[in-house]
Amino acid sequence: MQKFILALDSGTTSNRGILFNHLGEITDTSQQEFEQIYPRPGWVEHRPSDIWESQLKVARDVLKKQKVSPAEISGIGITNQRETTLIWNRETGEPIYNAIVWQDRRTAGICDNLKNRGLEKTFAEKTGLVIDAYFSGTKIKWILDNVEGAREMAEVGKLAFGTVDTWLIWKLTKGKLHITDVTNASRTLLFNIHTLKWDKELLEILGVPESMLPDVKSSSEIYGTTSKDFFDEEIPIAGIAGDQQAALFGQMCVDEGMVKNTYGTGCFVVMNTGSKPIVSKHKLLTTIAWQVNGKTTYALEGSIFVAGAVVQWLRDELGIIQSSAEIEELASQVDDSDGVSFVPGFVGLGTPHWDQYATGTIIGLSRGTNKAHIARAALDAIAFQSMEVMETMVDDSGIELHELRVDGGAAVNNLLMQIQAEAIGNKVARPKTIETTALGAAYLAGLATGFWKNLEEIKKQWQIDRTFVPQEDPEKFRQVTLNWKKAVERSKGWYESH
Ligand SMILES: Nc1ncnc2c1ncn2[C@@H]1O[C@H](COP(=O)(O)OP(=O)(O)O)[C@@H](O)[C@H]1O
Ligand SMILES: O=P(O)(O)OC[C@H](O)CO
Repeated sequence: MQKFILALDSGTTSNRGILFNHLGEITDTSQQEFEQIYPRPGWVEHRPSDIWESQLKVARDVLKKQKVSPAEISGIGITNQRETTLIWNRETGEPIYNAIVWQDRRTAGICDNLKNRGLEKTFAEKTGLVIDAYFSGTKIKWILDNVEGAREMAEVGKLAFGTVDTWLIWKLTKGKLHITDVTNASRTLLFNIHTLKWDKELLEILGVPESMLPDVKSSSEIYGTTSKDFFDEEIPIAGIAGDQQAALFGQMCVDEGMVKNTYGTGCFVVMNTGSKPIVSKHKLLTTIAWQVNGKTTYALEGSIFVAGAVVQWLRDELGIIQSSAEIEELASQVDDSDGVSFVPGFVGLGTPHWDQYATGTIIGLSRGTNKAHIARAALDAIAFQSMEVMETMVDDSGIELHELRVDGGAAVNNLLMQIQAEAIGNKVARPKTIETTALGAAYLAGLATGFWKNLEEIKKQWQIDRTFVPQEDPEKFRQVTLNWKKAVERSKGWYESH
C-alpha cells in the first residue's frame, strides 16, 4: 500500500525532504543548509555538488527516520529555488561552473546593454518578464562568455543547461532525463509563455544554443523514475514546479483572483489569473502558475528580493537580535517605528521598481531612535514591499483582493502578519501547514500518480491556523506608508550603472 508522497524542496539556503500522508499532513521532515558563496560583492553562487548531495541526503534521511520503504512512496514531487543557473558537461556530468544564484547581480551590465538596444518590449511580450539580472538567460550568457572553451562546447552540443529542478532530475535519473517544467522554463528569459516553446529569436539575442536546453514538460505527470542506486528501488518522479508556483498550488489558490505571499529570504506575491496571461502596466511579472491535465494556468507575480533576509541582517551583521524569532519581541516594545523608514535594497530592488542600482537605506533617524524602532521599521519594510506589489496587482488585473494567504519562514511572526493586514487593509490568512511549497509539489506529484483523485479532494485539506484583520486607524498607516515610499525613491540609483 502506498502511503506517502516525498517532496524534495530545494531552497536558496537549504534543502528539505518532506513526507506527506494522504491527508496532506507532514509525517516528517529532514533539512540541511548548504554554503552560500559570495566571490565578489553582488555575486552569489552555490556548489552544484552541495545542492545535489544535500538534497539526496535529506531525501534518504527522512525515509530512514520514518522507516519508510521506497515501495511505500507513490511519487516524488520536486520544487526549487527558481532562475538559479547550472551548466554541465553532458558526457561527464561535471558542471563547468558553480550554480549562479537568482540573487546574483553580475549580469546587470549585460541587461543594460539589452535595454539600450531597445529589447525590453520583445522580452516582455514573449516571456512576460522584465530584463533583469535575476533571470537565467543572462547568467547562461555570462558562463558561455567567461568559462574557457564553454561556448565552443555548447555549440557542438556538449553542454546541458538546467535550473535546479533539471539538475536534480538529471542526477536522480543518472543522466536519463534532461527536463524541466513550464513554471521553471518561464523564469529563464528564453521561454515563450504563449507558444510554450523555447523562443528562437531570444536564444539568438542571448547567444544560447538550443541544444543546451531541457525538454519542457507539464507540472504534473510521470516523467520517469529515480535510478535504483539511490533508494534501492525506482520511485516515479511525478511533479515539478518552481517554489513560488508550488506554494500557490499548496495554498490551493486554484481559482482566478486568489493570492498568496511567501515570506522567506525574499517575498513572492503571486496571483492566479486563470487561463489568461495578463500584461502588467507596473512591471509585475507574467508567469506560468502550472500546467496540469493539459491546461495552462497563468499568474501575476511580484518578486521582492530581500524580506526575511533583512531579519538575518539585523541578527548576523548588527547583532541586535540573537535569533530571527526575537525580532517580534523587540519590535513589539514600541508602538511604531517613530518615523524611521527602512528600504532593504541590499541587492537592488525588484517589483515594481526593478532598480539594479538601488541600495539599502535607513532614513528618518533621530536622537531618540533605538534598536526597537529599527526592528519595527524592518518588519514594516517586509510588509510595505508586499503591499506595494499588491496595490499594483489589483490595478493590473482589475481583480479586488479578498484575502491574502501567507506562508514561508517569516509568516510565523504574528506582529509582521498584523502589520501586513493593516498595510493592505485586508484579511491575512495563515494556514496550518506553512510548508506550502513542498505541499504544492506533493499535490502535483500525487495527482499524477493517482494518490489523490482530483483537486476537489485536496481542496478540502487547506485549513486556517489564524486570520489577521486590520484594527488600526487606516489614515495613520497611510502616512507611514507614504513616508516609506519617499524613502524608496531616495534608495534608488545609488550605484551608478557601468
Ligand atoms: N519569527 C520570525 N520573524 C521574522 N522573520 C523570520 C522569523 N523566523 C524566520 N524568519 C526569516 O525567514 C527566513 C527563512 O524562511 P524560509 O521560508 O525557510 O526561507 P527560504 O526558503 O528563502 O530559505 C529567514 O530569512 C529568517 O530570517
Ligand atoms: O528559495 P526561496 O524560497 O528563497 O525562493 C527563491 C525564488 O524561487 C527565487 O525566484
